[in-house]
Amino acid sequence: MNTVEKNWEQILNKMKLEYCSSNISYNTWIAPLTVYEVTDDTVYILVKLKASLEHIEDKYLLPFKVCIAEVTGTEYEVSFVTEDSVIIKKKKETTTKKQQSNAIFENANLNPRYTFDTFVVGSNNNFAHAASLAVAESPGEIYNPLFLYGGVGLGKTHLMHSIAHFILENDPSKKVLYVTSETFTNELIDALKVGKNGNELAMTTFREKYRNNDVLLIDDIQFIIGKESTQEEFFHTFNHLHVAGKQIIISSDKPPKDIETLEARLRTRFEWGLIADISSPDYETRMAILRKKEELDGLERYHIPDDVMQYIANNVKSNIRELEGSLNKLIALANLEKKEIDIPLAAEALKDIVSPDNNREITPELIIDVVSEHFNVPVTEIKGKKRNAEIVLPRQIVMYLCRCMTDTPLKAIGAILGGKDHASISHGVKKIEHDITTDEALNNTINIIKKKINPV
Ligand SMILES: Nc1ncnc2c1ncn2[C@@H]1O[C@H](COP(=O)(O)OP(=O)(O)OP(=O)(O)O)[C@@H](O)[C@H]1O
Repeated sequence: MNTVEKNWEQILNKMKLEYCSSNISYNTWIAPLTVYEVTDDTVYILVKLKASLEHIEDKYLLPFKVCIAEVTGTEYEVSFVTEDSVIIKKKKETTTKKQQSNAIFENANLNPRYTFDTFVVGSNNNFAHAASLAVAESPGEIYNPLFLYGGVGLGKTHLMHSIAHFILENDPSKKVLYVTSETFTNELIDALKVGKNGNELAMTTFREKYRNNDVLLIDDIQFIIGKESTQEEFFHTFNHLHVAGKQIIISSDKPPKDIETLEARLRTRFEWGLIADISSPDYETRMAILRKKEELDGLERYHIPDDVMQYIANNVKSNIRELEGSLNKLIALANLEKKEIDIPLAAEALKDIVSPDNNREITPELIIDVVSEHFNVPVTEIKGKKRNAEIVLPRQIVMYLCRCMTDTPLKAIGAILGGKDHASISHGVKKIEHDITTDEALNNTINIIKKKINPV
């Protein structure tokens, strides 16, 4: 309890003796007042009756300042608050706090859905989960680096974001940065380019961004491979952070020993800490993930029958992204076609999604799906007519990749892309063909997308 609250009786008594003309005025205006909050410089006094606020402010503000100063020996500002304003203030405080923490998570590039709470632990990932939690609890202290690896869509990114969320929730002052190795590489390419034009600050800014962190998370490190300058820069970033006891978390589709084009000095460093793998989920885990998604997305209202959930879990085995995609597709079909959710509808939903990953055929549809996910632009937008840059670039990349990775004629590509004519497709293909010769970052991005489409 602070000195104002401790001496409140005495302060009120002083007010009564020195500033109230009668017992009635004291009992009416002063006696019901209580201390709401005391900050370093202000005493907030709670006025129960809203109607009396104006009168109290007019008549007693200065007297309160004087009495509080005389009794406690400290000068405070005085502010009268009502219950309504307290509720509004509290709401504002929680909203601001929420906005601040959202901003912190956004600055670290984190997906708010990817937390430990939403991660289902099963036999396929329990070691990776335990290691991630241990690192989140003591960053930089036990397993450094933490190297997570596993096949496509098995939860590596989800676990990395969970670690970052956990650390920031415990200590929002920690500097945490999540990036993909593609972003790291492209930003390095840009910094080197600007640097060549005489702007030395560009490299300093780049290095500060990556080295000035308590926790650095680099996703999909396999895409950094085979690029000497990037590996060199990443090597120095790694050393800088590691020597300073800062936590590094890396993900990849393979363990370090199997990443052939990784420089030996990086490979040994990646093996310094702990390597944890995530494998394909078993049936129980797949069911638990489907139920978790049902709960998180509020899908209970669709009353999806058990046998439908079991059908999906039985048929989508090796990629959790596809597992989730199947459920999304099922709900979309049920909504759009106003059909009952049953096994035939689930079979229809699965037919577009499930593919034996390794020898899947490269089709324009596959290219569109991968590009859509890479840029986080919906397929409908890629096939649509909008002309904004965030959509035009992925669309032109689709045109280019369909041309060089499939035998589809330009006219057919146009038809698949929502009825575009031959000339627009030809223009899009030529544009990308030209741009990759001058824009190294774009070239890097397209190479990564190609590897995602055809990993072998
Ligand atoms: N154990 C899990 N519990 C709940 N959701 C999961 C789990 N594992 C993966 N997911 C979900 O599956 C989707 C794909 O996961 P994520 O992006 O983390 O995979 P990834 O291994 O990083 O894939 P990629 O190799 O493509 O980078 C995400 O929506 C994620 O939330």
